[in-house]
Amino acid sequence: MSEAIKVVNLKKVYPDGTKALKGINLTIKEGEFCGLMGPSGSGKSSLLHLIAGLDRPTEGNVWVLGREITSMEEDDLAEFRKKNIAFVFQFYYLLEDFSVLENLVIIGQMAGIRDVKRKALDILNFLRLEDKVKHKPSQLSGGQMQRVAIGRALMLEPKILLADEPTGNLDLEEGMRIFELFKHLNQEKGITFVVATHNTELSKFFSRIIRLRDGMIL
Ligand SMILES: Nc1ncnc2c1ncn2[C@@H]1O[C@H](COP(=O)(O)OP(=O)(O)OP(=O)(O)O)[C@@H](O)[C@H]1O
Repeated sequence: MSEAIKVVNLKKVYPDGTKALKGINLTIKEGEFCGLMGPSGSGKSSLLHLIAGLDRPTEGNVWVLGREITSMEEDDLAEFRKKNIAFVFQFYYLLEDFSVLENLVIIGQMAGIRDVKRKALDILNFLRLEDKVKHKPSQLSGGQMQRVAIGRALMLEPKILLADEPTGNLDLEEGMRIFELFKHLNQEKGITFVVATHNTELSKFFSRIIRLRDGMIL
């Protein structure tokens, strides 16, 4: 299996002097289902943001699917991210004035993909949201909103899906459903996952757990 993500000597010091990451070395192979665990403030979000190219490191390098992303120009990075990396957050960031279906369609239209409505409906069927396509986000449960957010992420057929506390606002049962969905996507579509969570009850899903403490891997 080839490398999906490689991180070498990654350091992040925020402008206020906080040393969030103190030299991380890490390799994740394609198709892995990795958990990123550690106490609050250990650097999970910082690491995920750097792997996603949403932030720049102070030092060190990140390769995603063989491309070094920390030296990429902003436009190239945005294009690369769009093609390869999806990010799911704790908060769902849905477009409140649009229906569930439109939330997915708009993502596809912005990326210029063809047959966008068909594709959005296929994904919503897959997520078992077929009876919610006309609903607005405010009419959904937390778990359903997170599934819509995941649906938006899937519109661009990512090879890597990074998720930062995706079940942080859900109860355990809903959280389990999200993790079952991730596992299914991992196995059926071969998407590589890195998921930060505090929830030890969900850790059984992971094929590998990366533990962070105080900006370092244990
Ligand atoms: N923008 C920022 N400016 C300054 N310090 C920051 C910033 N973002 C994060 N930090 C600090 O960096 C450290 C790591 O934070 P990070 O959010 O990566 O940890 P985390 O493990 O994801 O925590 P949590 O589980 O609470 O989300 C913490 O000390 C945090 O306060």
